[in-house]
Amino acid sequence: MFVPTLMGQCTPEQQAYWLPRALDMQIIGTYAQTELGHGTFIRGLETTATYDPETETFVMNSPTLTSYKWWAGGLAKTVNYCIVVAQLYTKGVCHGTHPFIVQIRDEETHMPRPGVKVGDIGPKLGFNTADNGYLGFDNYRIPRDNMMMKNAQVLKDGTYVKVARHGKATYGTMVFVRVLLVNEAAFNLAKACTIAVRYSAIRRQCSPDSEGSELQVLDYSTQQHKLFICIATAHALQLNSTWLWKTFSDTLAAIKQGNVDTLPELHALSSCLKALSTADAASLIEQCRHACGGHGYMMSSGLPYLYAFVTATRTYEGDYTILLLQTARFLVKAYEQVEAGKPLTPTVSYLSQAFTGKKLPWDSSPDGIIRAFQALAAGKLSSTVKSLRKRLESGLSYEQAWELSTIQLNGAAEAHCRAVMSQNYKSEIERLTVNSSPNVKLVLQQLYKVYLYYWALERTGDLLLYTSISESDIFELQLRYEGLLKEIRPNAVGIVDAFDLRDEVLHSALGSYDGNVYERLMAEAQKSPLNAEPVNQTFHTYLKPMMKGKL
Ligand SMILES: CCCCCCCC/C=C\CCCCC/C=C/C(=O)SCCNC(=O)CCNC(=O)[C@H](O)C(C)(C)COP(=O)(O)OP(=O)(O)OC[C@H]1O[C@@H](n2cnc3c(N)ncnc32)[C@H](O)[C@@H]1OP(=O)(O)O
Ligand SMILES: Cc1cc2nc3c(=O)[nH]c(=O)nc-3n(C[C@H](O)[C@H](O)[C@H](O)COP(=O)(O)OP(=O)(O)OC[C@H]3O[C@@H](n4cnc5c(N)ncnc54)[C@H](O)[C@@H]3O)c2cc1C
Repeated sequence: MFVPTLMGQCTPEQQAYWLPRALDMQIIGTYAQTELGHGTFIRGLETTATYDPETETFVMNSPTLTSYKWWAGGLAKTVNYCIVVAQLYTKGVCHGTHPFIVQIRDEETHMPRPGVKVGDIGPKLGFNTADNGYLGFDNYRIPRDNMMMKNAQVLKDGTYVKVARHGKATYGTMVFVRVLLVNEAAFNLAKACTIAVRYSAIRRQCSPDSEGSELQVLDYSTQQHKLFICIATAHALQLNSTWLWKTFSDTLAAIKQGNVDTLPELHALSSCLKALSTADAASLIEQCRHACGGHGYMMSSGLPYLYAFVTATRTYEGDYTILLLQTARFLVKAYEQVEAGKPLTPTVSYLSQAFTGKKLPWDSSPDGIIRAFQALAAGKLSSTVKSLRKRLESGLSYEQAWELSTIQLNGAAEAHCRAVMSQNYKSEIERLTVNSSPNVKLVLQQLYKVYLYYWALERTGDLLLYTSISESDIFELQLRYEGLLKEIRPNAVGIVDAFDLRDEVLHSALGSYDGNVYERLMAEAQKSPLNAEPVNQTFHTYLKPMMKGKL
């Protein structure tokens, strides 16, 4: 995040100085925003940067324990520079949070600079090869030029000048990384399903008729139900990530021309897609682990590491709930635009047809299911706005009414995001397979149908509320879904092989291309230090005395 922030928040002159040093790794940096006391609520950060016009420096301070920076990757022992997000004070006025480039260690000795307190935050669920750190300042001075001045400036005499056209321009790096994280979610989920599908083709367990040989576990319907949604989701996330990257690039190009009109939609999209993709990837990676039984619990399967790594993405760069609530703000505004008969931006344009007050007639074709997801999002949004207004009428303030409605708001944002993802998934497959062979087309269509049927069946309660779906429609959809799993089964290993992930990348005894699962598990077991000696020291120290009654 250090380099993207230098790119996004520095003036051209600052970039000319800092970027070559960072890109050549003459300096190593990190992004320290979160504090011990605040992560989500950026406006509540407590680190201060107070401008002193006498010396033309900013004085950095950590006034409380909770103001200590906490979490930045590489901060503890690796980096010597740091982007610090702090409350800017000049001429006695606080202008809110701004980013500063701060040298925290000597470039030669790597010793922390006087006035800098830095250390490691300790072991975590995962990510233990990263030295996430804490950081505090005691009247530590940095030159005025180290304020990142693309979006706001402090002149030599201490005058504050706002440059950016959008109030949240300093949040740009977060939006950028949220966009990247959708791709990261797709990549890691693809790894997990490659491991689990390959292993399920090797693993044999139980024999349905007592005479026959044991079945590959991949032949069981329940195993297919666990795993094929993982493959389909990896595809959905990958295609949505490419689509989101294009939306991001277009918005960036417009901002460079001085047009910030599309930023709110990009923020709403990147927020909900980051939230849903990381949450789906984490829970489906865990599902892949379950699908591998006990061996999935081994570190050598690669799955625990993947899960620990990916589950953090649900939290960092904006927690799941918080980001969905950001999307919900955008949706409520879109709802008000529909009421006022105003035009809507592309990804919410479906709302203009959705508030008919009637249930959408059920249609089980892929396009019909996508329209149903849209009706569901619109219906949830409409109910949420009703609740919000009822609470306002009862005399509550907007903030109180909003807070009480946040469970519903999150539900509406999740439904909207699922509708956007489903729509993009199908249309991108259609666009990309125009010149593909009929067989490739067929397999890719089977997968997006799995995605649509799976989520329709997961949301039958909502569909009953907002569409005309009947009990028999649900029954029919269930049978179609189960049939589809059987159609995909013969190609399942080929489909995950097509992710083209090398063994070195998978790093898994269960998922290697050669399928030598048992040999690899045994070879990994031999690496346990407990196997280095026939009798472990602890036998003599503890077990034997206990067994002889001498403890
Ligand atoms: C280069 C990295 C590559 C990554 C690739 C993956 C490789 C992975 C491997 C390892 C990497 C590990 C890296 C880990 C790095 C982790 C880093 C971090 O976590 S950094 C810290 C991140 N912190 C957050 O994300 C904090 C979340 N909180 C917020 O974003 C905000 O506080 C908020 C919740 C959005 C609220 O902000 P605020 O209170 O200021 O605003 P509001 O009053 O609520 O809203 C006012 C209006 O502003 C709009 N808004 C808010 N944010 C934005 C934005 N970013 N852009 C545009 N508009 C924004 C908001 O919607 C409101 O609009 P209106 O409704 O009023 O119109
Ligand atoms: C592995 C990892 C790496 C990280 N790397 C960095 C880094 O490099 N740099 C950096 O600056 N930070 C980093 N972070 C910090 C990360 O950005 C924060 O953890 C994240 O933004 C969430 O903030 P928090 O931990 O303070 O949670 P909190 O904000 O305290 O949230 C706690 C809970 O309260 C809920 N909550 C909070 N506010 C509200 C609200 N208004 N309405 C409803 N619910 C609410 C949240 O949904 C959550 O469930 C990293 C974190 C991790 C786990």
